[in-house]
Amino acid sequence: MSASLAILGRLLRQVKPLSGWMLLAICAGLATIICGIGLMTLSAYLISVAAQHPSLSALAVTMLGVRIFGVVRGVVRYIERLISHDLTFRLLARFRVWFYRALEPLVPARLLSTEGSLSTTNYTSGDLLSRLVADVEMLQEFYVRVISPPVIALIIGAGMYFILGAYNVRFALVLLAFMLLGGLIIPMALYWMSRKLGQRLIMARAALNTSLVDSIQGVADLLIFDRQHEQLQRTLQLNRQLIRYQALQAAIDGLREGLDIMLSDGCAWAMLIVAIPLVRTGQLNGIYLALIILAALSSFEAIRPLANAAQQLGNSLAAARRLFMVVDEPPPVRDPEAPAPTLDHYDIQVRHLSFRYQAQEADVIKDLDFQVEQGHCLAIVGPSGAGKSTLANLLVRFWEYERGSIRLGGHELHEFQQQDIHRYIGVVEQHPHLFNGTIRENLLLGCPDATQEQIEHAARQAMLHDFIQELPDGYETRIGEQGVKLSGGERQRLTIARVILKDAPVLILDEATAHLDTVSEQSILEALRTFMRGRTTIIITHRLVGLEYADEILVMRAGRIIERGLHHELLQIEGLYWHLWTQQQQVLQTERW
Ligand SMILES: Nc1ncnc2c1ncn2[C@@H]1O[C@H](COP(=O)(O)OP(=O)(O)OP(=O)(O)O)[C@@H](O)[C@H]1O
Repeated sequence: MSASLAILGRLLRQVKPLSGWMLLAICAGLATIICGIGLMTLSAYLISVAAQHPSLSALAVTMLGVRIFGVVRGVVRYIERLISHDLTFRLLARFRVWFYRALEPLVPARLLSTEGSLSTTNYTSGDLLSRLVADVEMLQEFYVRVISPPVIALIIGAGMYFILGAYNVRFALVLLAFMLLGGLIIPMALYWMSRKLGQRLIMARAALNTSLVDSIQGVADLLIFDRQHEQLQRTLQLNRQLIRYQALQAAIDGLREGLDIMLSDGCAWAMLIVAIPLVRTGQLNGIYLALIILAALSSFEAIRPLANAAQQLGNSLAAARRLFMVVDEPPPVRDPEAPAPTLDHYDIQVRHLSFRYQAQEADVIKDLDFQVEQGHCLAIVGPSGAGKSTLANLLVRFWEYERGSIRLGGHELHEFQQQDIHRYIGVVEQHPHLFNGTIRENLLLGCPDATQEQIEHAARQAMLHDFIQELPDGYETRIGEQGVKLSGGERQRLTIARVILKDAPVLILDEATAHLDTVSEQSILEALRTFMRGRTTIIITHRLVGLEYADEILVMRAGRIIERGLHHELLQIEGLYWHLWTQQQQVLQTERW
């Protein structure tokens, strides 16, 4: 209960900057209902009085009142809808930006992480999409249906209690009883009924989204392994689950609407039962009979949304809980308060660095010690799982290290804001992401202000320019999601060109040429060597190609450096490097054939 109140408090705080608009929406809502009550009561009065055949002039004021209430009601309803929708869309936009901003510092360590990472929760892309779209959308119900109806109901309820009490206190008590039933007891019961359901609905929708995204992303593999039917069945099962919950929700909705009608009609009956004897005994003028009944009936317009509000409250709280869960994840890397030091040289020093992804797991990096002088090139090689990419992730501050030291230009990495590190270091990742846009847009990621000349220069260095020139749309060619319209090698060259364009003083090339054929690999390495000149470079690779030019080679196995030296030195000692190199030479011989 206290957790729900805390979430409610946080949601209300979000609306604070727009509280002026919120107040306006409440006022317009209030005016709509007052006009509704005015219209009904005056109409009832008019009909009752007209039945006594008075002169037309005696009815003129009432008729004018009916007209005014009728017109104004339409206008204020329109204004109320306009303001509340505008407010909702502003809030939704704020929520999406707020949630996305909260996601950024969690990438990639706490998001899209694998089982067993530091994170207590694992989020898949489908699940995140569901939070970002469906859960945020669910919050619109909170602002439209949960906040203003109770305020309006309270004001109308109190007002009607005093007005009807002025005629006879029994009217006021009957109305109060029905309003408490319709505005408090039934909503509480509905909240209790739909509280768990809301949570289950949201989870079921998220599971379905996750499965759909997984199916779409893996469609090629599913077809190749002929497993599309199983995946379809899994997705259908999740869909059935969602439909079951939706049906339950619909049943509760139906119950709510039925109870709504029963209550307002019941209230009218109860009022009649109280009023008729009063009219008979002359304690109430018969003209007011219909007026009182219709006033009570129309005031239910303020009570009716409360049951829906209570139902939506459960859903909104469940959605908000899921959003806050991600937002409250502690970022894996915290930026320092102090401004980042300015650098005049870019050497890297790693001292006694050890790292593990999860406290109870073994170290994947063990007591690493190395140094790369400014402008030098260090190569890190080793079998799969040796910890090479983990080291690269630590260097770009995607993960935090606690044991040992990493210094850039003489300063500990902890002293830098992450965005400064990302400014200093250009990375060709092992699995880079290409956006569903044009070649130019993807290249501009490296330097948004680059001129056409600079773009072409980078593309030439990455041996991509000629290929782009042959495309009908050249640099404006759309490459599809993840660059599907490009070959693996073209994608890799695009990511290399992107980094060249970024022009950072430090370079990390993680398997930068893995998807290229031997001839292209040699030429790109040649071009990269020119680009690397004067830059501090770390090359991470399985393929022992072009490493004769490295100033030092570290051979890693199981998180440790087991050999280090120059290419020819490592060949002489005939250790793991020599072993990997000889094996690779045999493969290269075959490739050449
Ligand atoms: N996010 C993660 N959470 C938990 N363990 C991880 C994570 N990423 C990598 N590991 C583990 O850390 C170890 C080192 O992985 P890493 O990716 O650094 O190796 P690598 O040398 O780069 O391998 P490859 O050459 O195949 O890319 C592996 O045992 C891997 O399972």
